[in-house]
Formats: sequence, C-alpha cells, structure tokens
Amino acid sequence: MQEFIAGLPKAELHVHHVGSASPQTVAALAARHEGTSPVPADADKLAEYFTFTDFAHFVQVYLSVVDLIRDAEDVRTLTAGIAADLAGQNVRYAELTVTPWSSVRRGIPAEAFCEAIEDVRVTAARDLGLQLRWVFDIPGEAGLEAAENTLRIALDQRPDGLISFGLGGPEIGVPRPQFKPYFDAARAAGLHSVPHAGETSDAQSMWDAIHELGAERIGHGIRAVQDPELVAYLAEHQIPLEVCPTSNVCTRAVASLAEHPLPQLVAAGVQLSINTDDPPMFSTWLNKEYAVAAELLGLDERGVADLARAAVRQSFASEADKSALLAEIEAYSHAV
Ligand SMILES: O=c1[nH]cnc2c1ncn2[C@@H]1O[C@H](CO)[C@@H](O)[C@H]1O
Repeated sequence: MQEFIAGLPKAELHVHHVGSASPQTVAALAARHEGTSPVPADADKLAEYFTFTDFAHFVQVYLSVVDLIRDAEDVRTLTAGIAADLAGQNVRYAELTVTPWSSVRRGIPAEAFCEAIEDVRVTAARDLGLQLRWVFDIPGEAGLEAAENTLRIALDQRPDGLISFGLGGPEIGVPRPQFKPYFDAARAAGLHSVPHAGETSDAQSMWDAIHELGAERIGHGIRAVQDPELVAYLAEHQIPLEVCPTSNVCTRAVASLAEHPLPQLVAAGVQLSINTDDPPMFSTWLNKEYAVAAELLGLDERGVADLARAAVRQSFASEADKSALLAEIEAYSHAV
C-alpha cells in the first residue's frame, strides 16, 4: 500500500507555506538570525520545539518560524524547498496557503514577496511537473488590519497563481462574520473562498464560514460532526472539507487518530480531501496522511486512488488540468 500511495499522482489542497519549511530550512534560517529568535538552529532539536501543548501554543510556535522569513531571498528559498518536497511526494498540483501580510508586516515589500513565490511557481511547473496555486490567507489573530492588508496585497499584486482567499489562525476569540466584507471583495474579484473553520471551534464557526464568507471549501471542518444538520448541509451542497488527520492530533484539536471523525464524515457522504497542513511541524508528509486515511477508512488501493481523485475534483485547477491529472491517476491505478 505504501508503495502504491508513493507512486500515486496526487493533489494537495491544504498546506501552509511557512508550515512546510523543512527542518533543514528552519534550522538554517534560525542560524542565520541567531540571537534574535527562540527557534533552535539545530534540525535535530526541532522535533521537540514542534511538540505542541495546545492550539494556541501551536500558533505561537508557528509565528516564531514566520518571524525567520525576513527578506525576499528567504521567501524564495522557503518556497523552492516546499516545491521540491511536494514533488517528492508525487504531488502534481497544490494549493499552497500563503500568508503575505505576516511577511509584508515584517518588512518584505508585497511586490518582492509575490515575485519570489511566482518565480518558484514557474520553475516548479517547468522543472518538477508541479502546478502551484496560491491561497492568500488572513492571519485571524491579527484581526481586521490583517484582513484589510491581505485583501489589498491580493488585489494590488494579483500574482498569476493566486486563486483563493482564506482565513487561518485561531478560531476561538476570532469570530468569522467580521471578515465578511473582505471575503465579499475577494470573491467579487474572482477569488475562491476557502476559510478555516471547525478546526478548534464549534459547528457555528462553520455555518458562519458558509453563510457569511461564502465558503466553497472549508479548511478542516472536522467539528461538523457535532451538528447533524450541518453534516447533511455539507453533503447536500457539496461543500468539501480539507481534512488533515495528523495535524488535528498534533495541535490537540482531536485527542487521538482513533477518535478522528474522518470515518463519520465519509459515512455521511461529506466530500473531503486528505492533506498535511504543516508537514514538518507534525512530522508528516502527504503519503503518510494517505496511509493514515486508508487505515482509518479501511481502504484498499482503489479506495486510496478515489481519495486522490476527490482532491483533484475539489480543487480549483482548470478543467483541462483536472482531466489530465485524473487521467494520470487512472493510468497509474490500472498499471499497478
Ligand atoms: O492548522 C492551522 N490552522 C490555522 N492556521 C494555521 C494552521 N496551520 C498554519 N496556520 C497558519 O497560522 C498562521 C497564524 O494565523 C497563519 O499564517 C496560518 O496560515
């Protein structure tokens, strides 16, 4: 099964930019900025640093790594490393959640930031056979100022790879409805709406994401299981969830993999994709998440290939790219 998963062409729909920095990249950046950061400059010490006591602690650690990205060259190095890692998992298409405001606020000009990620997008397509697309997300803990600036960067820069508008960070104490005007403007400009909701907060946060923010897919959304009406709504209206099983255990959003609601969601007919979220921070990678999902759902190879197909269908890739990737999955499934 592991071999089958490794060779399977895949799409990833929920993976964060800075959260995908490899331990080597993080350690190198920490060494470069030694004395100004709490992040260990030794890759071997990062596993301990990336052990989270709760979601708030996770966000705090995440932001300490964000703080290490200080110029456009850092952005380029980070993004190129991520592209190589994704390609190494046989990912052919990824929607990467990027938080430009965190870096622009830190002093990187928006234009240089966008140029750096776009350069990597172009070379990844050419050299790695990997299509990258961007989700620009609001770091929710930074409030409306962050929303305003994320929207401004998205609309002013409008990099070619930008397809969606998101909302990340903590949910508790960060009600979704306040972000409605920014999502309205982003959607009016043609961006898709993909907020996080129902990761650490309750089903109401997901209703808000749907009704107020026009969510077309929801980041995480696992708390839907608390509300049968919501589960039925997601299934009926085909609003897919971007599920990240290991992440939920590492941030303590769920107590253990055994208690993960993935099987209940699938049984209820909710569409979903399997993703990593922040792979090195959770000691995971996409092939491992597929194996975790196969185990939780009792899937055979055909079932795993269906998971890969679902991610492609739920993506915002062009119809031509979707067809091409679906055909690749089909050919691979028949060949093995
Ligand atoms: O699992 C997650 N949930 C919410 N936000 C996350 C997650 N992983 C990474 N981020 C990132 O946390 C930062 C602070 O708001 C944002 O940059 C968001 O993209």
